[in-house]
Amino acid sequence: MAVIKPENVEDFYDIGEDLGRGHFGQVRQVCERATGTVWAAKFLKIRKTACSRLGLDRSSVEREVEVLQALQHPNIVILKDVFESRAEVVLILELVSGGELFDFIAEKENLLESEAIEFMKQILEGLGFMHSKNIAHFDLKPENIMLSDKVSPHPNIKLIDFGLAHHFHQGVEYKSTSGTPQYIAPEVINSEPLSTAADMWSIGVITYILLSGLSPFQGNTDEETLRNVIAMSYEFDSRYFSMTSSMAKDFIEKLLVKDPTDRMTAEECLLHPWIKPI
Ligand SMILES: Cc1ccc2c(c1)c1c3c(c(C)cc1n2CCCN)C(=O)NC3=O
Repeated sequence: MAVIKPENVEDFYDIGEDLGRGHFGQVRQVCERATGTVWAAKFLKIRKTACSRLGLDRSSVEREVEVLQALQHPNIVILKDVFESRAEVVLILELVSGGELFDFIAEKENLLESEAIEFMKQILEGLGFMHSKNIAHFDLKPENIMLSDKVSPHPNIKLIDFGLAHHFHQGVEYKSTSGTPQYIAPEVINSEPLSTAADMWSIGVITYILLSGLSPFQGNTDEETLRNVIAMSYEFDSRYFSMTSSMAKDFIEKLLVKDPTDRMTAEECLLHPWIKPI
């Protein structure tokens, strides 16, 4: 059960600059008064009544807290504390100050496959750990893959924003149609029972973008994008993939598979020849 302190976050932290928005909440930098340590604070508005349209159900916040409390891994953001006062829950999270992975890549001329592999390895290590605990992220996308710092030649990847994450329990089906159209798996769109394999589809999309700068299924509207996902209509356009290895394309093809049970798992990805050459 999530441990939520019935205290005011401002009694312990100085609230700093706005860092942007995570899933369903504003994120700000905060400074812990007792230690001077800087953290990220995610502010979640809680629904006042069951029929209120504004804010989140408390149960969905408790789910995010429970998931984060179960996950201690170098490639997953740490949850330090949780406060609740009035109609707001505040998650105190590890500050991942290197910004989003894709901003880091956008600043470079181009990304070598060897650099892409290093990033994918860390993403897969974090995801493999989550999946080993029967937890799926369900919102994997470039905005939720961040770097611990910008200056290191080999920055550390951190997965963030577990607002849509789910902890599977034996024999209990789970369906959801939430997510971001460019990255969601066909079974999400078709409202079929979900599994950790839905994250692996997103990894296939993210790898495709990492290597080409293109989004494989993106259309002019969300509806068009969703139709492209269902139709599995993507290709390796030679104008963008002429320098990409066949191993990299094989890695992507083994993830963008319609049947979730036929997709590579995170563990299988880490053993794929593109990631772990023989
Ligand atoms: C330096 C920086 C800038 C923006 C940040 C964050 C950190 C950040 C963080 C987190 C979340 C959920 C959202 C965050 N955002 C919002 C945008 C995330 N794609 C978080 O959990 N730790 C962060 O540092």
